[in-house]
Amino acid sequence: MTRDLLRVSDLSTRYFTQEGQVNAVSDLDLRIQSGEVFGIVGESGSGKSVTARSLVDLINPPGRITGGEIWYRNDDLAEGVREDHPDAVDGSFVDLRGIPEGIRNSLRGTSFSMIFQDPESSFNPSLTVGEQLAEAVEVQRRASPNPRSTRARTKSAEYSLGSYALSTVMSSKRYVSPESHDRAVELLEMVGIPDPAKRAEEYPHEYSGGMLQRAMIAQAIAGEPDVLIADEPTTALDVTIQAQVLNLLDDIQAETGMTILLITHDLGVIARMCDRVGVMYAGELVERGTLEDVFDEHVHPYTTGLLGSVPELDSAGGALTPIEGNVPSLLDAEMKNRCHFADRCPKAMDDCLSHPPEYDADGTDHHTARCVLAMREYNEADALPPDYFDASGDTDEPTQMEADE
Ligand SMILES: Nc1ncnc2c1ncn2[C@@H]1O[C@H](COP(=O)(O)OP(=O)(O)OP(=O)(O)O)[C@@H](O)[C@H]1O
Ligand code: NI
Repeated sequence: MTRDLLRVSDLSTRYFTQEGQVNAVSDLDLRIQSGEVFGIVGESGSGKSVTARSLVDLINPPGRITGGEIWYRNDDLAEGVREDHPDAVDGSFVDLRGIPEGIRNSLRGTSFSMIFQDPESSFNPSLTVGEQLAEAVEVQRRASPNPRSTRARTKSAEYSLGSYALSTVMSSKRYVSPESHDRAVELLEMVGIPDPAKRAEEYPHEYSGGMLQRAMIAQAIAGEPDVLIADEPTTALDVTIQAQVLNLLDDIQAETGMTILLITHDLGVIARMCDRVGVMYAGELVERGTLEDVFDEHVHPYTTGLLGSVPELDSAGGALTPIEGNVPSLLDAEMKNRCHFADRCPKAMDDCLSHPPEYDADGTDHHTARCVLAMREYNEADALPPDYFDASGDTDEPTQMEADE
């Protein structure tokens, strides 16, 4: 029996830049079940990281979440905020966008934790790894099940994870209990750092890249979060270490039952790690479902294109080779109200000139696709002429001729 842990609906995040409004994430619906590994895959610039950061409220100006709901199941939290924020509570679910920022922040480390591609960003260079892990442990220890008292611990929660507090200047010396220190060493051992007691006394720069990646995972799980969000956790690592780190995440997941949202551009990693997957394109999830739905029953020609570009799915290193054409810019002024993939799609039809909703697709009842092919067969008679998007000027990038002038 699995239950939803996160229910995201209509989530939109925009960046308001000098060049104009960037629609980084648009009307995103997502359900993540307790204890599963959910993967998000897509080309660079498709909105994967912005999605992840939106979930944990880490969007900085000029960006802003402009709409949607993020419902998170947590009985204690629901109990604690029900009275003051009745509209943000539905049974055991709490809409994270409907509660005060202070309470939301206090969930970091204990409810949500995030690991990034670049582990340096998660550590303060002037504190030992052990101290920083112990601090992350203490945040969890201090965490009260009653969010009414979270105001007091918000500040320490901000310190807890360097990953969230890059710019925060850490106070010089904080009290760390011997228990937390012991737990820090245990965590280092758990993530496979040899001689953990000694390594705990070392500074981040004394760790190799792969070791620091492990230490960052230790830091992220120190607070025993419900959801671990891993944004390209292995991209920067060489293949052997990549496999080790994925194994580690797998083991931790099996041991703790933690829910993982795994972001990657590597379909091999998805195939190896995930229960369900969402394929992202131009700020939208264009197809989602179980691995079987997406790998064997895929509907969206973009998914087909991604899969076609991977020689062997069972092995790691199935990096995407680009599909012909370019990812759209996501600038609002340049986005047309059509299927955003139509200009690259080998099956674009007249129908694709209006923007598709998420349709239910064949397969499990989790399977959806933002593509008319979920509803109808491809018919060549309805195909758009091959030069349609060039001819109509409906392109997202300058043509070669314009660029030459
Ligand atoms: N700070 C920012 N300011 C302006 N635009 C941004 C900012 N951060 C992200 N974006 C835009 O949001 C869109 C989605 O970016 P995002 O980082 O989520 O892509 P991604 O799928 O994670 O790509 P990658 O695989 O390269 O990490 C891009 O068009 C990007 O330019
Ligand atoms: Ni990214």
